[in-house]
Amino acid sequence: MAFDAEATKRCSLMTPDAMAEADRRTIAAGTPETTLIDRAARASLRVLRSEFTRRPVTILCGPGNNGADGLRLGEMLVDAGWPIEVICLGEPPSAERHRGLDGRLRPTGTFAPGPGALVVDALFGAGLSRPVEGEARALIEKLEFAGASVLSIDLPSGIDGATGEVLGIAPQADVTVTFHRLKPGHLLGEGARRCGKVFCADIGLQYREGDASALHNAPELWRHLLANGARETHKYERGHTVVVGGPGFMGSASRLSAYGASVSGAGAVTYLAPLSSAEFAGTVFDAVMVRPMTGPEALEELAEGKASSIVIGPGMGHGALSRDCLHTALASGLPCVVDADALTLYEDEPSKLFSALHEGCVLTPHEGEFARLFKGVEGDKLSRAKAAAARCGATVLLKGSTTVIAGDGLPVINTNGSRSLATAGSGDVLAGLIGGILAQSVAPREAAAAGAWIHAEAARSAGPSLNADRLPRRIAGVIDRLVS
Ligand SMILES: NC(=O)C1=CN([C@@H]2O[C@H](COP(=O)(O)OP(=O)(O)OC[C@H]3O[C@@H](n4cnc5c(N)ncnc54)[C@H](O)[C@@H]3O)[C@@H](O)[C@H]2O)[C@@H](O)CC1
Ligand SMILES: Nc1ncnc2c1ncn2[C@@H]1O[C@H](COP(=O)(O)OP(=O)(O)O)[C@@H](O)[C@H]1O
Ligand SMILES: [K+]
Repeated sequence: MAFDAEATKRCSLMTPDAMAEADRRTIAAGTPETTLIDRAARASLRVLRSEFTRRPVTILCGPGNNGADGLRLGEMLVDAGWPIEVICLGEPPSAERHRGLDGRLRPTGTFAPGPGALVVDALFGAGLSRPVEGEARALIEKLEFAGASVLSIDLPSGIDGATGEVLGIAPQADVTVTFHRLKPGHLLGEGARRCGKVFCADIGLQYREGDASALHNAPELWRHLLANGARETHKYERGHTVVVGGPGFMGSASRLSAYGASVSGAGAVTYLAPLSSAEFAGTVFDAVMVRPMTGPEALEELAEGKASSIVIGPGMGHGALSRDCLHTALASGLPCVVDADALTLYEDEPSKLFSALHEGCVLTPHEGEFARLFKGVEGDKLSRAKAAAARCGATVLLKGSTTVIAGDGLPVINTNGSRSLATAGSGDVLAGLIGGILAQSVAPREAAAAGAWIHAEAARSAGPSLNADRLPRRIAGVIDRLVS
């Protein structure tokens, strides 16, 4: 089962190129470019007035349509009686087209923003094509220590809308107003940090199938997939996750995964571990079933029987039994979450792991595991996750403050994470949660997206004291609210 089709349109992220194409299409269909600029400026004005009180405004305008939006906004601010000045890169605008700015144009050398001022950054947006240098760079450098507020139109100038990377230099905006759809660069890397509060305004562009390059994760995409089969009476028809545990003291990570799976909505969770940790697990688990194993046959038996997904890796260790279990898990063909030790077992010969993976697998590396497993895969986070998924033939969920999921279909960017998630064991809980959602017949990319959002949402309102022990209870609350 897939993402909701209408939500997919709403959650689409478009590259600058796709946005320029949508722009051209709309103009070709009869909307003049000046009308689009007018709408973009009006939307910027609305945001500016809602976010800032009246104060002196300096508008920095570039040579393209980002600058044209800035010029038009300037005229609107003059009409509204705001004190403004306009600084243009290169050729000044034609006096005929911008009579409203008479007497407000200043040379670039005069730019000296004060602490109480508002600077509108309309230098470059979607058309940024090379690193920012020279006069433009000097203007942005002056912003760094000025203490002025910054409203960026479309993107902070210098942020690559496709990747979130800084090309040369980019200001730190307080507010960014963009149009039609967000771009990946609003959500990734430095882009996510520099945009400040982001507003997206409708300016009457048509959405077309194929416009999107990625999706911004949100419950409306996958909420309908949760609690599937809730009307079934039998626990195993609601999905049965097997969490493979590690030996002795290493068992705690896999127990956290089992807790994550047990609040996922799956009907049953079995914790399968070597005797040394199964015995202890039996004394702490109630709802989770515990089975000891001496060899991979125990996993094989469950996989051929009632299991509908497997979580393997957290606290598993790198011993011979771990290798055997990993092979058994992957050979079963069941949906599998491959995390932690299962990712690093084959770091010296990753092709061995990749050839055993199948399209029902979800790999959940953090940056360190990713670098070891996908050597030579470089670039922005979105490109890396996509390249890794293509290389290994499975879904890859690359963790971090922004999490990117790439697999079958458009990649998904998850942004509701907070620092309180950066606590030992929270990734183990996530692996279990995704395993539990996979067990409910949700496709891998969809299960990973749902798991990442729910996991982050559970921590969102938490303070720094949140630990992984308390995360499952919060996850349960989030899921119950989503499906009620
Ligand atoms: N749907 C849309 O795409 C719409 C776009 N609009 C605005 O139009 C913008 C895109 O306009 P453009 O395509 O004209 O592009 P931009 O205005 O973002 O920039 C392109 C111009 O900047 C120059 N340039 C690029 N990188 C530079 C650098 N590093 N140093 C110096 N000069 C550089 C280019 O040579 C070109 O002249 C959007 O960001 C948005 O603000 C709105 O007006 C209306 C609708
Ligand atoms: N600064 C952060 N902001 C938001 N989420 C974060 C941040 N740091 C880590 N996370 C999330 O916390 C989890 C940590 O997982 P992981 O690194 O595997 O930790 P562990 O191995 O201790 O469980 C991941 O889901 C990751 O996306
Ligand atoms: K800009």
